[in-house]
Amino acid sequence: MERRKMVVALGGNAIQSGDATVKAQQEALEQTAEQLVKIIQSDVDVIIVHGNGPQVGNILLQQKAAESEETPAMPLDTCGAMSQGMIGYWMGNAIAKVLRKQSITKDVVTIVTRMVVDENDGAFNNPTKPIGPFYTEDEARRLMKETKAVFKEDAGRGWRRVVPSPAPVSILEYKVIDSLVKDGNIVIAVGGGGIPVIQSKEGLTGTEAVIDKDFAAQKLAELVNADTLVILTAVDYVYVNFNKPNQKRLESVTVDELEQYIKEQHFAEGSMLPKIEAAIHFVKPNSARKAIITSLEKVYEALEGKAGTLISKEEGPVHK
Ligand SMILES: Nc1ncnc2c1ncn2[C@@H]1O[C@H](COP(=O)(O)OP(=O)(O)O)[C@@H](O)[C@H]1O
Ligand SMILES: NC(=O)OP(=O)(O)O
Repeated sequence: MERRKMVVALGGNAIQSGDATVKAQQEALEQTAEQLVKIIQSDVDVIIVHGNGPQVGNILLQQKAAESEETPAMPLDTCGAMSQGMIGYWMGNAIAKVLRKQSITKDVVTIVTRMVVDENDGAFNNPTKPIGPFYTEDEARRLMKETKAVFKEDAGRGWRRVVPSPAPVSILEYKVIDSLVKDGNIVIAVGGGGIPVIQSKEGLTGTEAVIDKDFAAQKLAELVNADTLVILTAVDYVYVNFNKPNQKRLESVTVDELEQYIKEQHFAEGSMLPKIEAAIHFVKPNSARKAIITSLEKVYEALEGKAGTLISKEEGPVHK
């Protein structure tokens, strides 16, 4: 029988919540690994996709700060590749440590992954993806005057630099990723949404953008024919009327219901909305697929149908 296959997208709080030091990020990832290993033990193949917004923005700033003739600044796509290597290295260490502790004999491997995007994607003329640290409005406006960078307000949390975020088209390494996971390895791939590249007759060219990791995880889940897309973030459930007195959590919800909730503007743009859209795109073409949105702490319960928001094409099971 074909083993179950799951793509897990990890939200920002799995790696960094404020403190950008290597120690703090590695510690956060060790806690993340403790939770992830609970699902790795079960009889499912797991591919892990992570974000990179804070990290890739910081790497870009470091490049500019140290720029000289001898040490030229690297472009954003190359910074994206650096962030994949850095986070994959930390996460691989963290997962391997927990596996060793629990005597689980699996290997964990990180794949530097390129994502093909369309050079005519309208996103190149409308930067929306927040990266790097937060600024006050005054600082952001000053930086916008002094540099060519664009800054926007990020979901009520402060101002951040924004860069183009084109839609994922295809993943160059997906067959390798699939064969590694089929061989029993834990695979970390498509980090930070993948390194954005444009494909032409001449070959591949990196482009200055950061792809949304939830859309990238959805693309990977489709390409490797996964049955489950798990999106982990800071909340246990998706809510309607989020943060209002009449807030209501969604336990099991269909595509039609979610599309209606989108029309009623229940999901914030740039935070929950892309997760909902990724989940819908994944489950809509195939009734056997499901998507789950929940927190890292609840992921094990969610896979047992006891927590989290379960998204299916048609009516799904209710919570046990
Ligand atoms: N309707 C909603 N239901 C639940 N959370 C929501 C909703 N609308 C906005 N959010 C917010 O979206 C956040 C997830 O988005 P974000 O922080 O950008 O994701 P990530 O974990 O990938 O970094 C949640 O932690 C929550 O604060
Ligand atoms: N690439 C990406 O979506 O990163 P974040 O999840 O950190 O924003």
